[in-house]
Amino acid sequence: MKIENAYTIVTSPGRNFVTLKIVTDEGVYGIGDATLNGREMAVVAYLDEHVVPALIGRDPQRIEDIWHYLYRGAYWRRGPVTMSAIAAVDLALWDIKAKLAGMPLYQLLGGKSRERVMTYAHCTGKDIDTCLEEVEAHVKLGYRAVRVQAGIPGIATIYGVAKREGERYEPADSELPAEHVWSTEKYLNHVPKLFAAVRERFGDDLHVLHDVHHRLTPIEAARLGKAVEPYHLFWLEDCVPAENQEGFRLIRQHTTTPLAVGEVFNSIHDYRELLENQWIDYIRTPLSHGGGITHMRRVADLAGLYHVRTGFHGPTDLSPVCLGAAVHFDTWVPNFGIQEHMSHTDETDAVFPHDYRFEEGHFIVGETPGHGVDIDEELAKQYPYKRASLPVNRLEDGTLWHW
Ligand SMILES: O=C(O)C(=O)C[C@H](O)[C@H](O)CO
Ligand SMILES: [Mg+2]
Repeated sequence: MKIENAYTIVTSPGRNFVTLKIVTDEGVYGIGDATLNGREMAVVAYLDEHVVPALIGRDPQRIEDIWHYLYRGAYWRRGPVTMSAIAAVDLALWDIKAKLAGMPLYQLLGGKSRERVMTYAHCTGKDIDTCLEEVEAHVKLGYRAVRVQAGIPGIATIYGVAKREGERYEPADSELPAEHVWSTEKYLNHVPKLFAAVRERFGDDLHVLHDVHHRLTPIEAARLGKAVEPYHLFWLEDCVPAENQEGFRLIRQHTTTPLAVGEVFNSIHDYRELLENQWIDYIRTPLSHGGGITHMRRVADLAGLYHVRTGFHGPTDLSPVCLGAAVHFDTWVPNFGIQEHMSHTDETDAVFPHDYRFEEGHFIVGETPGHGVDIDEELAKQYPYKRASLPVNRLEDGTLWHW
């Protein structure tokens, strides 16, 4: 069997998605998600110019060999563009292999470790009260876990909060980067009040998560972790930029609040110090940015040695292809923790028909051979690419800060 054709499909049904389709000479095809929010066309160029020509004629069943061919063979290793491109190939090849076997992907990985996959939703609001209303609405939808982000008095726009009531939160919301202003002190003074209010209204059972989006220093993160301990968060996410892994030693020494890291990581090497020192509790890299299933199962296995569980990234900027593959992975992986879920628009769901389904705060994996997600190429053509950028963040004095 040979790879006969491969091509990228860019579509924007509400937001941009990049999909790689790999077609074999026996007519079986697979698809992979190659979306890298705000840098979509860099991955398209990488795939079209450097990867696709080298795939034609190869045996699609040799997933491991193709992975190393693309990783070692490029000479230029790692990085989000390279690892997203490799991931797209890897996801498409696993899709093909599972279709050939006539099995849903989770069966090839080793079968079910659980019946359903717990997921968390995003709850945001301009202030604590509107945020609590959002939490209430999500609890009614059946969610057992929610990520809570509220506006901060004195800060005009804040990460994770929709611009207008009732709207979805979408970070890549302008053609060129919007500029946000940030105050660590205002944030640190306000956030514990939010979680006190959540616990007071919803009690102890609801899982509650929070994303700091890389905005603190280690000592500030330690202060926040301690301050929210009485509200026993499921996790505190990306509390500092994680290039300096040693910074987590300090945070860990000060707080028992569980820590999640890694949505911007793309390699097992990004995690090594964090895992070996047991400084974190959850790994976040999605399959589509971390070299696909072939690489992320190695990361998950390494994490498992240190009691660290998975909590894969799942915002709208990962396509249903990534989410569908993740639901298979989550159904199988022994050290599963939780799966992020931001609902896609109806337009997106129509472009990407899928068989995973949501039930009482969980995803249920489908039984279709492959990863269970397809793309309607004709419909995709109706939504042309629109440049969209993530914002930048500045301190009140104008200093460019972490976003
Ligand atoms: O979902 C999350 O936890 C995020 O932090 C979302 C990111 O801001 C988003 O994916 C950036 O593209
Ligand atoms: Mg995040």
